[in-house]
Amino acid sequence: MSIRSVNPTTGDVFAEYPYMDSETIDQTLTRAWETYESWKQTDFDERTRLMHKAAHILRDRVEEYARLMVKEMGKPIEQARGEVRKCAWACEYFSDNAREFLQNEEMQSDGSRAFVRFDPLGPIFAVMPWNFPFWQVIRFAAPNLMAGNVGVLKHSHNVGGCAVALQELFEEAGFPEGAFQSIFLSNDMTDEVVGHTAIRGVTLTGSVGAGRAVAKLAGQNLKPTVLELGGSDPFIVLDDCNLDYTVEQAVRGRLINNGQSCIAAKRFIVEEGIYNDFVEKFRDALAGQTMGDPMDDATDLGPMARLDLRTTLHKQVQRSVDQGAKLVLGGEIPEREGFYYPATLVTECEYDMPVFDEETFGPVAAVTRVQDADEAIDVANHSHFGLGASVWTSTDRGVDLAARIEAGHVSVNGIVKSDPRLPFGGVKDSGYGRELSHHGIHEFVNKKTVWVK
Ligand SMILES: O=CCCC(=O)O
Repeated sequence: MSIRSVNPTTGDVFAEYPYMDSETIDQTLTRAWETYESWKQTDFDERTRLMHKAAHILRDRVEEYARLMVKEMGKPIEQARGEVRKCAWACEYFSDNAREFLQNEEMQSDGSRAFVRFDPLGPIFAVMPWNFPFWQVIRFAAPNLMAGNVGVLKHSHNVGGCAVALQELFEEAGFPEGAFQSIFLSNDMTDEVVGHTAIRGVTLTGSVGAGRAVAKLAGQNLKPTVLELGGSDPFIVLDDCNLDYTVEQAVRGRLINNGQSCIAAKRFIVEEGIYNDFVEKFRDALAGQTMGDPMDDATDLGPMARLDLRTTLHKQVQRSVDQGAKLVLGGEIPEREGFYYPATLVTECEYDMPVFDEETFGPVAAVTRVQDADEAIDVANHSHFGLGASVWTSTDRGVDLAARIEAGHVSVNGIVKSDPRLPFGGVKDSGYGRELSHHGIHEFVNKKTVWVK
């Protein structure tokens, strides 16, 4: 049994990685624990030095890592390069700031002194997705290694090459063997890993179903979890927005990563007065995007990462049209090799339609018409997800409306994007806990109170 890398541009299988057996997994986790015992005692100078080295390697190998990602999951090459650079930035950010984020916090009490220490917890098990195969891993690994934890990665089945490259990256940077390890295993062996005594925390980025399953296991084993699950981000367009800029950003926000981002804009909620103009311009702008080989710099939209994902997306569109949505652009599987799906626009979308209710993980924009800002907020919040949201209007009005939107992140006149300096995570079925910033580094530490008489 093994996992396979399939090039989504051609459908060709080009690499296989065998599953590890139970004994190998146990040895890997035991090594993680043993490494943790010494790694937790290293000082910040040493951790900083190694994490800077990792950043340096990333910057040096932008092209190599970018091409690997494109080959395994099909994102446009320039976006892949940007992802590698962002990883380097996150490594630098946490190496430069972890010491301050984790310094003791002095507290008032009845003792002569009381303070909180932020001690590491141990090996953290990370279950990560294929859509940002480097970034999703680095944003877990950089803060956790800086905090004194070590990492064990179960990467998604279609990005085995990235999993191997990430382990090698940390080894080459000089981190001790066992500080960051990739494991290959079937989904049912995940139970064994979560329950293993060496594992002290679990972080998962993935689907709601995977999040529930892993959180249940972790709960049974009393291990803390961070869950970053799906999203169906609203993109709220109000009459007073700057229309041309908003349309330009709507295209960017929807098509980023071939539409396969948890924080991509998915539901476009548009006020009556600007609705027709927005839809017309949005359709034209989407139609002008170039679909093609993701290795080509001129490509805006590459293939979807897997055949089954394209099938699911296409069915979501078809079922929504059957329920009364209007197909304005795209919506047909092109006759070419690879898992391509065109930029697709559906309007007149309503509650209960798949493109409104479910996460659409691909280049499909669903538009809903509303009478005013109040209705826009109701429609935006009518979702079991709550990851990101954006609102396009005057600045002050946008900031006021942000308070009423149920999401972990609201952008005013900008698309939702992650940033090492800002907390990232969701509410409702989008999960809990935060990654990035000082909030992220505090998720897997023992906030230990020390009281002195
Ligand atoms: O897919 C979700 C993560 C996207 C990001 O961090 O930019």
